[in-house]
Amino acid sequence: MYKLVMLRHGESTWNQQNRFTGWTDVDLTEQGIREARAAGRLLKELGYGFDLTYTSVLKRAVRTLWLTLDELDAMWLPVVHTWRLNERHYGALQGLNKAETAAKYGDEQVHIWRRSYDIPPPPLDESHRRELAADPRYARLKPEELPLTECLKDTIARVLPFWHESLAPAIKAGKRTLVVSHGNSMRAIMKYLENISDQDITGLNIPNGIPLVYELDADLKPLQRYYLDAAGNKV
Ligand SMILES: O=C(O)[C@@H](CO)OP(=O)(O)O
Repeated sequence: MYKLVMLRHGESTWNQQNRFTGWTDVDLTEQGIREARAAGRLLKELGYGFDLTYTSVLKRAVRTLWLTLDELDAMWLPVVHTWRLNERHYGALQGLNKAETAAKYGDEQVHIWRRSYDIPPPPLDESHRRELAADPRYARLKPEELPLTECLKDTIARVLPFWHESLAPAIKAGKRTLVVSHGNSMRAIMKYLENISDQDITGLNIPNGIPLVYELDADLKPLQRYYLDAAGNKV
């Protein structure tokens, strides 16, 4: 039996301000820092150890991983960064307030943009692709890999190569892996692992800073999945 631990980053400044975030590189709030440290302490108390860790190229996830590793007294562990674990790109909604957008376009439209499987938010214009291409962390991506917006289906399509080429082989090689990422890149992996339908995935929300554990069989099929609450219970 293999174990995979995943963690959504702690609260970010734009979570706090209720703004669509996507690929915007905002940092953690004080609460987010506390959440990340608490996750690390909890994993340590429960005896979790890791061989290899993964995160995105966005600082809210990177810092969450650093703080988690600090609490685990394991800052020496290898960290693999990949853009494929980035949050879903939110297109032209990035930066807008979610409540104000709902007041303008209606709750139903905003729910579609936030949670539908295959309807992307309005795209940013082509100049955004040039901005991304000029950013060293994205410089090696092909033009068609640089998104102007994404629906969850698009996010899944760019997360899955990471699963197949990096994470799954590492787990099968016996590495104890920790993945610190974002709500929608985690939903992408969960949808794939559990074969969740396009309809049911719309109702799956992931809390900030709460470790999620998968127990996987030899073929990496989930045997069990649970969150670890603050008291260390499996919930
Ligand atoms: O703003 C975002 O990028 C994400 C995660 O915070 O929001 P949502 O819950 O709408 O997917």
